[in-house]
Amino acid sequence: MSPKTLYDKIWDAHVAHEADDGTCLLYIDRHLVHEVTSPQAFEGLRMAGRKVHAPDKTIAVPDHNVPTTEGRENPEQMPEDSRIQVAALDKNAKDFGIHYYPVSDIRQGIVHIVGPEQGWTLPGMTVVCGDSHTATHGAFGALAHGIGTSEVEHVLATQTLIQKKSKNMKVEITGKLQPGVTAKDITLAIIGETGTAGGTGYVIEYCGEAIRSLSMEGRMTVCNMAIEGGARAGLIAPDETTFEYVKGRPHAPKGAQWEAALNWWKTLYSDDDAHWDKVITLRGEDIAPVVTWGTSPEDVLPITSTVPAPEDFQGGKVEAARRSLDYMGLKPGTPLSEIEIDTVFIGSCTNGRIEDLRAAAQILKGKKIKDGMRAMVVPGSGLVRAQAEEEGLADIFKDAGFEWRLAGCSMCLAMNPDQLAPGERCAATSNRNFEGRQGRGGRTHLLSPAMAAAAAITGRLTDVREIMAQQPEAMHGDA
Ligand SMILES: CC(C)[C@H](C(=O)O)[C@@H](O)C(=O)O
Ligand code: SF4
Repeated sequence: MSPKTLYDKIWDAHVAHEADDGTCLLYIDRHLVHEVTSPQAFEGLRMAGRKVHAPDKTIAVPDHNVPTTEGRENPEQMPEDSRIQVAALDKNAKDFGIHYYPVSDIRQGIVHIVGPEQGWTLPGMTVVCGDSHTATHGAFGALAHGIGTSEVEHVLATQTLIQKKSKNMKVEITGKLQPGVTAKDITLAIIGETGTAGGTGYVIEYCGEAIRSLSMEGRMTVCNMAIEGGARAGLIAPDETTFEYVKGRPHAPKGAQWEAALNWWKTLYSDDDAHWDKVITLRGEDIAPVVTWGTSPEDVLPITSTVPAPEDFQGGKVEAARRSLDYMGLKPGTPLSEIEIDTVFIGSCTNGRIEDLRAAAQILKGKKIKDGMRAMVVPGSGLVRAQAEEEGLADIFKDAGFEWRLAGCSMCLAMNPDQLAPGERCAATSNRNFEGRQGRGGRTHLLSPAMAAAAAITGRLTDVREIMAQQPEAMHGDA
Protein backbone atom coordinates (compact mmCIF):
# COMPACT_ATOMS: atom_id res chain seq x y z
CA MET A 1 0.00 0.00 0.00
CA SER A 2 1.33 3.41 -0.88
CA PRO A 3 2.08 5.73 2.02
CA LYS A 4 -0.64 8.20 2.92
CA THR A 5 -1.04 11.44 4.80
CA LEU A 6 -3.63 11.74 7.55
CA TYR A 7 -5.78 13.73 5.13
CA ASP A 8 -5.51 10.97 2.49
CA LYS A 9 -6.60 8.39 5.07
CA ILE A 10 -9.68 10.28 6.24
CA TRP A 11 -10.60 11.22 2.68
CA ASP A 12 -10.32 7.62 1.42
CA ALA A 13 -12.43 6.37 4.30
CA HIS A 14 -15.29 8.70 3.32
CA VAL A 15 -15.45 8.55 -0.49
CA ALA A 16 -18.81 7.08 -1.50
CA HIS A 17 -18.33 7.68 -5.22
CA GLU A 18 -15.61 9.10 -7.48
CA ALA A 19 -16.38 10.55 -10.91
CA ASP A 20 -13.93 10.41 -13.84
CA ASP A 21 -12.82 14.01 -13.30
CA GLY A 22 -11.90 13.25 -9.69
CA THR A 23 -14.99 14.86 -8.16
CA CYS A 24 -16.06 12.80 -5.18
CA LEU A 25 -19.13 12.25 -3.12
CA LEU A 26 -18.01 12.29 0.52
CA TYR A 27 -19.95 10.83 3.41
CA ILE A 28 -20.39 13.38 6.22
CA ASP A 29 -20.27 12.19 9.83
CA ARG A 30 -21.29 15.40 11.58
CA HIS A 31 -23.22 18.40 10.34
CA LEU A 32 -23.16 21.44 12.60
CA VAL A 33 -25.70 24.16 11.98
CA HIS A 34 -26.10 27.77 13.12
CA GLU A 35 -28.77 30.39 12.58
CA VAL A 36 -27.06 32.50 9.90
CA THR A 37 -26.36 30.05 7.09
CA SER A 38 -29.20 27.55 7.56
CA PRO A 39 -32.63 29.22 7.11
CA GLN A 40 -32.69 28.95 3.31
CA ALA A 41 -31.35 25.41 3.42
CA PHE A 42 -34.21 24.23 5.64
CA GLU A 43 -36.63 26.20 3.50
CA GLY A 44 -35.32 24.32 0.47
CA LEU A 45 -36.04 21.00 2.17
CA ARG A 46 -39.55 22.10 3.05
CA MET A 47 -40.30 23.20 -0.49
CA ALA A 48 -39.10 19.86 -1.83
CA GLY A 49 -40.99 17.95 0.86
CA ARG A 50 -37.77 16.33 2.09
CA LYS A 51 -36.61 15.32 5.56
CA VAL A 52 -33.19 15.71 7.16
CA HIS A 53 -31.44 12.49 6.11
CA ALA A 54 -29.53 11.91 9.39
CA PRO A 55 -31.08 14.03 12.16
CA ASP A 56 -29.00 12.18 14.77
CA LYS A 57 -25.81 13.48 13.09
CA THR A 58 -27.08 17.04 12.76
CA ILE A 59 -26.48 19.48 15.62
CA ALA A 60 -27.76 23.04 15.77
CA VAL A 61 -27.04 25.98 18.04
CA PRO A 62 -27.67 29.73 17.74
CA ASP A 63 -24.49 31.74 18.33
CA HIS A 64 -23.78 34.59 15.86
CA ASN A 65 -26.75 36.85 16.49
CA VAL A 66 -27.59 36.22 20.09
CA PRO A 67 -27.06 38.98 22.65
CA THR A 68 -24.63 38.09 25.43
CA THR A 69 -26.39 39.98 28.21
CA GLU A 70 -28.82 38.66 30.84
CA GLY A 71 -32.47 38.40 29.85
CA ARG A 72 -31.67 37.50 26.26
CA GLU A 73 -34.35 34.78 26.14
CA ASN A 74 -36.66 37.73 25.59
CA PRO A 75 -36.75 38.09 21.78
CA GLU A 76 -37.32 41.82 22.19
CA GLN A 77 -33.59 42.07 22.95
CA MET A 78 -32.70 41.26 19.36
CA PRO A 79 -33.10 43.38 16.26
CA GLU A 80 -35.65 42.01 13.85
CA ASP A 81 -33.35 40.24 11.40
CA SER A 82 -31.55 38.39 14.20
CA ARG A 83 -34.81 37.52 15.86
CA ILE A 84 -36.11 36.01 12.63
CA GLN A 85 -32.98 33.89 12.14
CA VAL A 86 -32.92 32.56 15.69
CA ALA A 87 -36.67 31.87 15.65
CA ALA A 88 -36.23 30.03 12.34
CA LEU A 89 -33.52 27.83 13.86
CA ASP A 90 -35.74 27.10 16.89
CA LYS A 91 -38.52 26.02 14.57
CA ASN A 92 -36.36 24.12 12.09
CA ALA A 93 -34.63 22.17 14.85
CA LYS A 94 -38.01 21.12 16.22
CA ASP A 95 -39.68 20.42 12.86
CA PHE A 96 -36.78 18.37 11.51
CA GLY A 97 -35.94 16.61 14.78
CA ILE A 98 -32.22 17.50 14.98
CA HIS A 99 -30.13 17.96 18.14
CA TYR A 100 -30.54 21.46 19.45
CA TYR A 101 -29.09 23.70 22.16
CA PRO A 102 -31.29 26.81 22.48
CA VAL A 103 -30.06 29.93 24.31
CA SER A 104 -31.85 28.76 27.46
CA ASP A 105 -29.67 25.59 27.55
CA ILE A 106 -26.41 25.78 29.51
CA ARG A 107 -24.73 23.83 26.69
CA GLN A 108 -25.42 26.64 24.19
CA GLY A 109 -22.41 28.45 22.82
CA ILE A 110 -20.34 29.00 19.70
CA VAL A 111 -20.92 26.01 17.44
CA HIS A 112 -17.17 25.24 17.19
CA ILE A 113 -16.85 25.15 20.96
CA VAL A 114 -20.04 23.19 21.58
CA GLY A 115 -19.27 20.40 19.06
CA PRO A 116 -16.01 19.27 20.68
CA GLU A 117 -17.28 19.92 24.20
CA GLN A 118 -20.25 17.59 23.72
CA GLY A 119 -18.16 14.89 22.05
CA TRP A 120 -19.80 15.32 18.65
CA THR A 121 -16.40 15.94 17.06
CA LEU A 122 -14.27 12.80 16.99
CA PRO A 123 -11.01 11.75 15.30
CA GLY A 124 -11.27 10.48 11.74
CA MET A 125 -14.64 12.08 11.09
CA THR A 126 -15.78 14.39 8.34
CA VAL A 127 -17.34 17.46 9.97
CA VAL A 128 -18.99 20.30 8.06
CA CYS A 129 -20.85 23.47 8.99
CA GLY A 130 -22.01 26.50 7.07
CA ASP A 131 -19.19 28.44 8.66
CA SER A 132 -15.59 29.00 7.65
CA HIS A 133 -14.15 28.36 11.11
CA THR A 134 -15.26 24.74 11.03
CA ALA A 135 -11.53 24.18 10.55
CA THR A 136 -11.36 24.30 14.38
CA HIS A 137 -12.51 20.67 14.62
CA GLY A 138 -9.43 19.55 12.69
CA ALA A 139 -7.63 19.67 16.03
CA PHE A 140 -9.10 16.22 16.68
CA GLY A 141 -7.77 14.74 13.46
CA ALA A 142 -11.16 15.22 11.81
CA LEU A 143 -11.50 16.53 8.26
CA ALA A 144 -13.53 19.65 8.99
CA HIS A 145 -14.39 22.61 6.82
CA GLY A 146 -16.95 25.24 6.01
CA ILE A 147 -19.63 24.87 3.35
CA GLY A 148 -22.03 27.29 1.64
CA THR A 149 -25.76 27.45 2.24
CA SER A 150 -26.65 25.39 -0.86
CA GLU A 151 -24.23 22.72 0.38
CA VAL A 152 -25.86 22.91 3.81
CA GLU A 153 -29.10 21.94 2.09
CA HIS A 154 -27.33 19.13 0.20
CA VAL A 155 -25.84 17.70 3.39
CA LEU A 156 -29.13 18.01 5.28
CA ALA A 157 -30.87 16.12 2.48
CA THR A 158 -28.28 13.44 1.74
CA GLN A 159 -25.57 13.45 4.47
CA THR A 160 -23.05 13.70 1.62
CA LEU A 161 -21.05 16.48 0.02
CA ILE A 162 -19.56 16.87 -3.45
CA GLN A 163 -15.87 17.68 -3.15
CA LYS A 164 -12.59 17.64 -4.99
CA LYS A 165 -9.52 16.62 -3.11
CA SER A 166 -7.09 19.33 -1.98
CA LYS A 167 -3.32 19.04 -1.95
CA ASN A 168 -1.30 18.07 1.14
CA MET A 169 0.64 20.71 3.07
CA LYS A 170 2.70 20.12 6.18
CA VAL A 171 3.37 22.88 8.69
CA GLU A 172 5.88 21.79 11.28
CA ILE A 173 6.60 23.76 14.43
CA THR A 174 9.71 22.32 16.00
CA GLY A 175 11.03 22.65 19.56
CA LYS A 176 9.57 24.48 22.52
CA LEU A 177 7.69 27.73 22.96
CA GLN A 178 9.15 30.61 24.97
CA PRO A 179 7.30 31.83 28.08
CA GLY A 180 4.36 34.07 27.15
CA VAL A 181 4.00 32.46 23.70
CA THR A 182 0.75 30.60 23.08
CA ALA A 183 -1.16 28.68 20.41
CA LYS A 184 -2.56 31.98 19.13
CA ASP A 185 0.94 33.30 18.55
CA ILE A 186 1.79 30.11 16.66
CA THR A 187 -1.18 30.33 14.35
CA LEU A 188 -0.72 34.07 13.70
CA ALA A 189 3.01 33.58 13.14
CA ILE A 190 2.27 30.87 10.55
CA ILE A 191 -0.06 33.20 8.63
CA GLY A 192 2.55 35.94 8.92
CA GLU A 193 4.95 33.55 7.22
CA THR A 194 2.70 32.05 4.54
CA GLY A 195 0.31 34.97 3.95
CA THR A 196 -3.45 34.61 3.75
CA ALA A 197 -3.19 32.83 0.41
CA GLY A 198 -0.34 30.47 1.36
CA GLY A 199 -2.70 27.61 2.11
CA THR A 200 -4.97 28.04 -0.91
CA GLY A 201 -5.73 24.65 -2.46
CA TYR A 202 -4.28 22.72 0.49
CA VAL A 203 -5.32 20.90 3.59
CA ILE A 204 -2.70 21.66 6.23
CA GLU A 205 -1.47 19.17 8.77
CA TYR A 206 0.20 20.86 11.75
CA CYS A 207 2.87 18.77 13.42
CA GLY A 208 6.12 18.99 15.36
CA GLU A 209 7.02 19.08 19.03
CA ALA A 210 5.50 22.51 19.74
CA ILE A 211 2.14 21.36 18.32
CA ARG A 212 2.27 18.01 20.13
CA SER A 213 2.81 19.75 23.45
CA LEU A 214 -0.35 21.86 23.06
CA SER A 215 -3.56 20.99 24.91
CA MET A 216 -6.69 20.31 22.84
CA GLU A 217 -7.76 23.90 23.48
CA GLY A 218 -4.49 25.17 22.02
CA ARG A 219 -4.73 22.81 19.05
CA MET A 220 -8.23 24.11 18.32
CA THR A 221 -6.87 27.66 18.34
CA VAL A 222 -4.23 26.69 15.78
CA CYS A 223 -6.64 24.84 13.44
CA ASN A 224 -9.30 27.57 13.81
CA MET A 225 -7.17 29.96 11.79
CA ALA A 226 -6.19 27.50 9.02
CA ILE A 227 -8.89 29.17 6.96
CA GLU A 228 -7.34 32.61 7.51
CA GLY A 229 -4.20 31.15 5.99
CA GLY A 230 -6.26 30.21 2.93
CA ALA A 231 -6.36 26.46 3.56
CA ARG A 232 -9.40 24.27 3.02
CA ALA A 233 -8.87 22.72 6.45
CA GLY A 234 -6.29 22.21 9.19
CA LEU A 235 -5.54 18.90 10.88
CA ILE A 236 -3.59 17.60 13.84
CA ALA A 237 -3.07 13.85 14.20
CA PRO A 238 -4.88 12.50 17.27
CA ASP A 239 -2.81 11.24 20.20
CA GLU A 240 -3.20 10.54 23.93
CA THR A 241 -4.04 14.22 24.55
CA THR A 242 -6.91 13.89 22.08
CA PHE A 243 -8.20 10.58 23.45
CA GLU A 244 -8.03 11.91 27.01
CA TYR A 245 -10.10 14.98 26.04
CA VAL A 246 -12.71 12.97 24.15
CA LYS A 247 -13.17 10.16 26.67
CA GLY A 248 -16.38 10.41 28.68
CA ARG A 249 -17.87 13.32 26.67
CA PRO A 250 -21.66 12.98 26.31
CA HIS A 251 -21.59 11.81 22.67
CA ALA A 252 -18.23 10.03 22.61
CA PRO A 253 -18.39 6.25 22.11
CA LYS A 254 -18.50 4.12 25.27
CA GLY A 255 -17.43 0.59 26.29
CA ALA A 256 -16.64 -1.80 23.43
CA GLN A 257 -17.38 0.95 20.91
CA TRP A 258 -14.78 3.15 22.57
CA GLU A 259 -12.18 0.37 22.27
CA ALA A 260 -13.01 -0.18 18.61
CA ALA A 261 -12.90 3.53 17.88
CA LEU A 262 -9.58 3.91 19.69
CA ASN A 263 -8.07 1.13 17.60
CA TRP A 264 -8.96 3.01 14.44
CA TRP A 265 -7.97 6.42 15.79
CA LYS A 266 -4.49 5.11 16.55
CA THR A 267 -3.96 4.50 12.83
CA LEU A 268 -4.70 8.15 12.03
CA TYR A 269 -1.31 9.68 11.34
CA SER A 270 0.68 10.55 8.25
CA ASP A 271 2.95 7.71 7.13
CA ASP A 272 6.66 8.49 7.29
CA ASP A 273 7.22 8.60 3.55
CA ALA A 274 3.90 10.20 2.64
CA HIS A 275 4.01 12.80 -0.14
CA TRP A 276 3.68 16.50 0.73
CA ASP A 277 2.97 19.09 -1.95
CA LYS A 278 4.25 21.90 0.28
CA VAL A 279 6.20 22.01 3.54
CA ILE A 280 6.74 24.92 5.95
CA THR A 281 8.88 24.69 9.06
CA LEU A 282 9.09 27.19 11.91
CA ARG A 283 11.16 26.94 15.07
CA GLY A 284 8.99 27.16 18.20
CA GLU A 285 11.80 29.09 19.92
CA ASP A 286 11.63 31.82 17.26
CA ILE A 287 7.96 32.62 17.80
CA ALA A 288 7.29 35.74 19.89
CA PRO A 289 4.07 37.09 21.36
CA VAL A 290 2.55 38.78 18.30
CA VAL A 291 -0.14 41.32 17.41
CA THR A 292 -1.66 42.42 14.13
CA TRP A 293 -1.22 46.04 13.03
CA GLY A 294 -3.32 46.01 9.83
CA THR A 295 -6.56 44.74 8.37
CA SER A 296 -5.48 41.24 7.40
CA PRO A 297 -4.41 38.42 9.74
CA GLU A 298 -1.11 38.26 7.82
CA ASP A 299 -0.30 41.79 9.04
CA VAL A 300 1.35 40.35 12.10
CA LEU A 301 4.52 41.30 13.99
CA PRO A 302 6.18 40.59 17.33
CA ILE A 303 4.94 43.03 19.97
CA THR A 304 8.52 44.31 20.25
CA SER A 305 8.39 45.71 16.67
CA THR A 306 7.22 49.00 15.24
CA VAL A 307 4.40 49.84 12.82
CA PRO A 308 5.77 49.15 9.32
CA ALA A 309 5.79 51.64 6.43
CA PRO A 310 4.07 50.87 3.09
CA GLU A 311 7.51 51.01 1.42
CA ASP A 312 8.59 48.04 3.53
CA PHE A 313 6.40 45.90 1.27
CA GLN A 314 6.41 44.95 -2.38
CA GLY A 315 3.90 44.83 -5.23
CA GLY A 316 0.23 45.14 -4.41
CA LYS A 317 0.97 44.97 -0.73
CA VAL A 318 2.39 48.54 -0.74
CA GLU A 319 -1.01 50.03 -1.52
CA ALA A 320 -2.77 47.54 0.76
CA ALA A 321 -0.49 48.52 3.65
CA ARG A 322 -1.10 52.23 3.00
CA ARG A 323 -4.82 51.67 3.11
CA SER A 324 -4.56 49.47 6.22
CA LEU A 325 -2.50 52.04 8.09
CA ASP A 326 -4.93 54.76 7.12
CA TYR A 327 -7.93 52.74 8.30
CA MET A 328 -6.13 51.70 11.47
CA GLY A 329 -5.00 55.28 12.16
CA LEU A 330 -1.37 54.27 12.62
CA LYS A 331 1.93 55.98 11.80
CA PRO A 332 4.92 54.00 10.51
CA GLY A 333 7.68 53.70 13.10
CA THR A 334 5.40 53.82 16.14
CA PRO A 335 6.35 51.07 18.61
CA LEU A 336 3.47 48.57 18.65
CA SER A 337 3.58 48.70 22.43
CA GLU A 338 2.66 52.41 22.34
CA ILE A 339 -0.63 51.87 20.51
CA GLU A 340 -3.42 52.86 22.87
CA ILE A 341 -6.60 50.84 22.93
CA ASP A 342 -10.03 51.50 24.45
CA THR A 343 -11.66 48.09 24.17
CA VAL A 344 -10.66 44.52 25.01
CA PHE A 345 -12.56 41.49 23.77
CA ILE A 346 -11.72 38.04 25.11
CA GLY A 347 -13.76 35.30 23.48
CA SER A 348 -14.66 33.75 20.05
CA CYS A 349 -14.19 30.26 18.64
CA THR A 350 -10.47 31.02 18.42
CA ASN A 351 -9.94 31.79 22.10
CA GLY A 352 -13.16 31.36 24.09
CA ARG A 353 -12.32 28.07 25.81
CA ILE A 354 -11.50 27.43 29.46
CA GLU A 355 -7.76 27.44 28.97
CA ASP A 356 -7.94 30.82 27.25
CA LEU A 357 -9.85 32.23 30.18
CA ARG A 358 -7.33 30.73 32.58
CA ALA A 359 -4.44 32.31 30.68
CA ALA A 360 -6.06 35.74 30.73
CA ALA A 361 -7.07 35.45 34.39
CA GLN A 362 -3.55 34.48 35.37
CA ILE A 363 -2.32 37.83 34.02
CA LEU A 364 -5.22 39.80 35.52
CA LYS A 365 -5.18 38.29 39.00
CA GLY A 366 -5.19 41.03 41.62
CA LYS A 367 -4.99 43.76 38.95
CA LYS A 368 -7.39 46.37 37.58
CA ILE A 369 -8.01 47.31 34.01
CA LYS A 370 -7.03 50.80 32.93
CA ASP A 371 -9.54 53.54 33.79
CA GLY A 372 -12.11 54.11 31.08
CA MET A 373 -11.38 50.81 29.34
CA ARG A 374 -14.31 48.76 28.09
CA ALA A 375 -13.37 45.13 28.53
CA MET A 376 -15.45 42.01 28.17
CA VAL A 377 -15.03 38.29 28.52
CA VAL A 378 -17.46 36.23 26.49
CA PRO A 379 -17.05 32.53 27.29
CA GLY A 380 -17.42 30.27 24.26
CA SER A 381 -20.20 28.21 25.81
CA GLY A 382 -22.44 28.13 28.86
CA LEU A 383 -20.37 25.23 30.18
CA VAL A 384 -17.09 27.13 29.78
CA ARG A 385 -18.76 29.98 31.66
CA ALA A 386 -19.91 27.69 34.47
CA GLN A 387 -16.49 26.10 34.78
CA ALA A 388 -14.78 29.49 34.87
CA GLU A 389 -17.14 30.55 37.65
CA GLU A 390 -16.38 27.39 39.58
CA GLU A 391 -12.62 27.93 39.21
CA GLY A 392 -12.89 31.52 40.45
CA LEU A 393 -11.87 32.99 37.11
CA ALA A 394 -15.10 34.95 36.73
CA ASP A 395 -14.35 36.76 39.99
CA ILE A 396 -10.86 37.65 38.81
CA PHE A 397 -12.31 39.16 35.63
CA LYS A 398 -15.09 41.00 37.41
CA ASP A 399 -12.78 42.30 40.15
CA ALA A 400 -10.43 43.58 37.47
CA GLY A 401 -13.28 45.49 35.81
CA PHE A 402 -14.27 43.15 32.96
CA GLU A 403 -17.88 42.52 31.95
CA TRP A 404 -18.74 38.84 32.39
CA ARG A 405 -21.03 37.87 29.52
CA LEU A 406 -23.16 34.97 28.30
CA ALA A 407 -21.91 32.72 25.49
CA GLY A 408 -21.98 33.67 21.80
CA CYS A 409 -19.89 35.03 18.94
CA SER A 410 -20.32 38.51 20.38
CA MET A 411 -17.78 41.11 19.37
CA CYS A 412 -15.92 38.74 17.07
CA LEU A 413 -18.21 40.04 14.34
CA ALA A 414 -20.70 42.86 14.24
CA MET A 415 -23.86 40.75 13.89
CA ASN A 416 -25.22 41.29 17.41
CA PRO A 417 -25.37 44.17 19.90
CA ASP A 418 -21.66 43.80 20.88
CA GLN A 419 -19.92 46.16 18.47
CA LEU A 420 -17.20 48.76 18.22
CA ALA A 421 -18.15 52.38 17.46
CA PRO A 422 -16.31 54.12 14.58
CA GLY A 423 -12.72 54.86 15.54
CA GLU A 424 -12.71 52.58 18.59
CA ARG A 425 -9.63 50.40 18.90
CA CYS A 426 -9.88 46.87 20.24
CA ALA A 427 -7.43 44.23 21.41
CA ALA A 428 -9.30 41.10 20.37
CA THR A 429 -8.67 37.39 20.75
CA SER A 430 -10.76 36.59 17.68
CA ASN A 431 -9.51 35.73 14.20
CA ARG A 432 -10.48 38.45 11.73
CA ASN A 433 -9.45 42.09 11.58
CA PHE A 434 -10.75 43.34 8.25
CA GLU A 435 -12.40 46.76 7.94
CA GLY A 436 -15.64 46.91 9.89
CA ARG A 437 -15.35 43.37 11.21
CA GLN A 438 -16.15 44.39 14.78
CA GLY A 439 -18.35 47.33 13.85
CA ARG A 440 -18.24 50.05 11.19
CA GLY A 441 -15.03 52.05 11.51
CA GLY A 442 -13.82 49.84 14.39
CA ARG A 443 -10.13 48.94 14.56
CA THR A 444 -9.03 45.45 15.55
CA HIS A 445 -5.70 44.13 16.81
CA LEU A 446 -5.62 40.34 16.98
CA LEU A 447 -3.65 38.74 19.82
CA SER A 448 -3.67 35.97 22.42
CA PRO A 449 -5.82 35.97 25.59
CA ALA A 450 -2.77 36.63 27.78
CA MET A 451 -1.77 39.56 25.56
CA ALA A 452 -5.35 40.88 25.62
CA ALA A 453 -5.30 40.78 29.42
CA ALA A 454 -1.99 42.65 29.50
CA ALA A 455 -3.41 45.31 27.18
CA ALA A 456 -6.48 45.72 29.40
CA ILE A 457 -4.24 46.51 32.36
CA THR A 458 -1.99 49.06 30.65
CA GLY A 459 -4.42 50.53 28.12
CA ARG A 460 -2.02 49.93 25.25
CA LEU A 461 -0.79 46.92 23.28
CA THR A 462 1.62 45.34 25.72
CA ASP A 463 4.23 42.62 25.78
CA VAL A 464 2.68 40.11 28.17
CA ARG A 465 6.18 39.25 29.40
CA GLU A 466 6.33 42.71 31.05
CA ILE A 467 3.40 41.77 33.26
CA MET A 468 4.74 38.26 33.78
CA ALA A 469 8.04 39.65 34.99
CA GLN A 470 6.13 41.28 37.87
CA GLN A 471 4.64 37.89 38.80
CA PRO A 472 7.49 35.38 38.65
CA GLU A 473 5.26 32.31 39.15
CA ALA A 474 3.59 33.01 35.79
CA MET A 475 6.88 32.60 33.94
CA HIS A 476 6.63 28.86 34.48
CA GLY A 477 2.95 28.48 33.64
CA ASP A 478 1.92 26.96 30.33
CA ALA A 479 -0.19 29.97 29.40
C1 LIG B 1 -21.51 34.13 9.57
C2 LIG B 1 -20.57 33.07 9.11
C3 LIG B 1 -21.02 32.60 7.77
C4 LIG B 1 -19.11 33.52 9.15
C5 LIG B 1 -18.12 32.46 8.67
O1 LIG B 1 -18.39 31.64 7.81
O2 LIG B 1 -17.01 32.44 9.10
C6 LIG B 1 -18.72 33.92 10.55
O3 LIG B 1 -18.71 32.86 11.44
C7 LIG B 1 -17.38 34.61 10.56
O4 LIG B 1 -16.54 34.29 11.37
O5 LIG B 1 -17.21 35.51 9.72
S1 SF4 C 1 -16.78 33.33 17.02
FE1 SF4 C 1 -16.34 34.61 15.27
S2 SF4 C 1 -15.13 33.38 13.90
FE2 SF4 C 1 -16.12 32.01 15.34
S3 SF4 C 1 -17.97 31.34 14.32
FE3 SF4 C 1 -18.49 33.11 15.59
S4 SF4 C 1 -18.28 34.85 14.21
FE4 SF4 C 1 -17.25 33.15 13.21
